[in-house]
Amino acid sequence: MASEDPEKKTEVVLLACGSFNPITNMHLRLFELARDYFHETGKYKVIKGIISPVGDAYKKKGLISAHHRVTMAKLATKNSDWVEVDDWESSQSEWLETLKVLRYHHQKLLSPDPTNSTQNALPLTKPGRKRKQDPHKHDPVKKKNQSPDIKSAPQVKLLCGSDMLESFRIPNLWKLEDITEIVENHGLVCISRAGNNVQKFIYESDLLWRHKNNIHLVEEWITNDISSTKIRRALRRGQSIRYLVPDVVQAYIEKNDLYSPESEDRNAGVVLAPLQKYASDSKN
Ligand SMILES: Nc1ncnc2c1ncn2[C@@H]1O[C@H](COP(=O)(O)OP(=O)(O)OP(=O)(O)O)[C@@H](O)[C@H]1O
Ligand SMILES: NC(=O)c1ccc[n+]([C@@H]2O[C@H](COP(=O)(O)O)[C@@H](O)[C@H]2O)c1
Ligand SMILES: [Zn+2]
Repeated sequence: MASEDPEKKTEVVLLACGSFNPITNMHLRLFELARDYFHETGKYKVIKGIISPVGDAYKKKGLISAHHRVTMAKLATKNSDWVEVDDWESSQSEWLETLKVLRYHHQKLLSPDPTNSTQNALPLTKPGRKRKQDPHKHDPVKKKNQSPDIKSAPQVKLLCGSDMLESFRIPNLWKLEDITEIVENHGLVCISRAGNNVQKFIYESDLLWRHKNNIHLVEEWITNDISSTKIRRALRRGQSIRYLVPDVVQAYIEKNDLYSPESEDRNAGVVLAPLQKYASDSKN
């Protein structure tokens, strides 16, 4: 079978979920670091990167409108020939679990059908493979002229920083079955970030340890702890953010006067959507 030939490369799509409030140079670097890592293994071919800004219903403090966050991400990636922005997640009226976003993008790769929705974003049975019960639609991934050294179905892997991985242990933030499906069926690529000790975190979790082959840890040697929080803070203080975000993003922020003490107060006192959802679930 083709997929067992070790000479053939597995195609990978990298999906980064987050607030991107605003997008920074470090968010863009995550993709470059992850792609280099996969290509250096000789086993994978990264075919695409997707940035999926979270919707407004996430209710994170200081989260400005998805419209602006998506626009900035699009401006930031306009010179990239492989990273793109997808606004499907942010255009949903309710907050969506990251697993559903992964499923959606995986299914979209298999059948780019505009009616594709969260309802049919069903789980996979094996990593990167189509569910057995899927209707046998035309599979656009297997292009006629596809290189013979490529394995068939691409995998959609979640690209994140180590703080996101460590957030798995925050009570009522992630469902165990979601984490399981993410690491079992999709896979994670985690870029080191100051202050996090991901290896220890994986060691201490039986679930993550079991799936450690599907959790790719990438060490960022040229450390740069840019964060959106620090960008917003600098803006509130009238300080320069030049060279921390793309020039086009800086210009857009200035033109639209996006970040202020008032914008930082958005959703103040509101419970984050996943916490709201799972805390009420656990009461039922
Ligand atoms: N400097 C960084 N190093 C590694 N990962 C990062 C870095 N900045 C952001 N990320 C990752 O990018 C993804 C999106 O993050 P997010 O939009 O929360 O950005 P952020 O800079 O962490 O913003 P905030 O400060 O508002 O939390 C997350 O997986 C996060 O871990
Ligand atoms: N249970 C879940 O699926 C879950 C929980 C918390 C955050 N998330 C996602 O992780 C990302 C976190 O972004 P921030 O670090 O900006 O809060 C967002 O895309 C959010 O939707 C997912
Ligand atoms: Zn963050």
